[in-house]
Amino acid sequence: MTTTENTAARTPAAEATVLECSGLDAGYGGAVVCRGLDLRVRAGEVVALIGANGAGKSTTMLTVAGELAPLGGRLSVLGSDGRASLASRARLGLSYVTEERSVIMGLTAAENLKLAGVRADAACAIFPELRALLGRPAGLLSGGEQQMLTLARALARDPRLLLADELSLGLAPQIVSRLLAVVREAADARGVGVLLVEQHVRQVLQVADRVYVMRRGKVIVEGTAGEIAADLDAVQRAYLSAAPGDETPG
Ligand SMILES: Nc1ncnc2c1ncn2[C@@H]1O[C@H](COP(=O)(O)OP(=O)(O)OP(=O)(O)O)[C@@H](O)[C@H]1O
Repeated sequence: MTTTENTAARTPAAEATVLECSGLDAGYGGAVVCRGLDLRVRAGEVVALIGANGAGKSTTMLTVAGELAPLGGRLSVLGSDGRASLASRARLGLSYVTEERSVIMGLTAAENLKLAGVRADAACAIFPELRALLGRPAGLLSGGEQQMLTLARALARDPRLLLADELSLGLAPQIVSRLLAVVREAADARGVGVLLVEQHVRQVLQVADRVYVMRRGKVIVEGTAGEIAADLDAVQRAYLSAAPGDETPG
């Protein structure tokens, strides 16, 4: 684990970089919230972004996704520069999933997949649990089932880069593990590069290769998941359990 920017990744250097930013500033309406971010995700790598509430994780994800324009520095997503829109990044192979249940509740699971141009078989190959639920309105699925549908829909499109922002917010630990295991499998079997924001730190450390810890809009610690896990109590005390109001970016 290191507080500098030179942590060696576990993945071979030869693997393609699907996301890279250096000195990236991000924020809203010209006001910088995240400053000088250096991040990298390679194909087949699962990278976790963790930090206390308000540390800047979602702002970072929105910027990488193309929903917020970068305010400075350099950003490359699947070879496109930081000005490309979410739609054009999606065409290059970006999938972005969030904690919001993005399914249409009045349509069945099958109809939700069809609307997205995803074959039900492809989605069920990722989550076999969905097979029995295809005819059910998405609004009648549990929260965990809705997120399985969301994740299956995203992964069935064969993305090269998956951004997942608190996919498992509010879900039971067993479902969190199931969702994270599928994310890991997508990285291993299909070479998807993954950047994950996750509050379930212990669980995410079991599937991640590397971790960036954010505080007050900056990456202040980075390391392999093993390094962070070995020092987790200290990391949690120092960076993940800030007192309310302590996370105002500075
Ligand atoms: N639309 C916005 N306009 C202005 N400031 C915002 C906006 N959204 C978030 N912020 C501010 O940016 C900072 C970082 O917020 P962000 O949501 O990125 O943090 P986070 O680490 O994702 O937190 P959480 O874990 O609570 O979701 C916070 O101070 C927040 O108040």
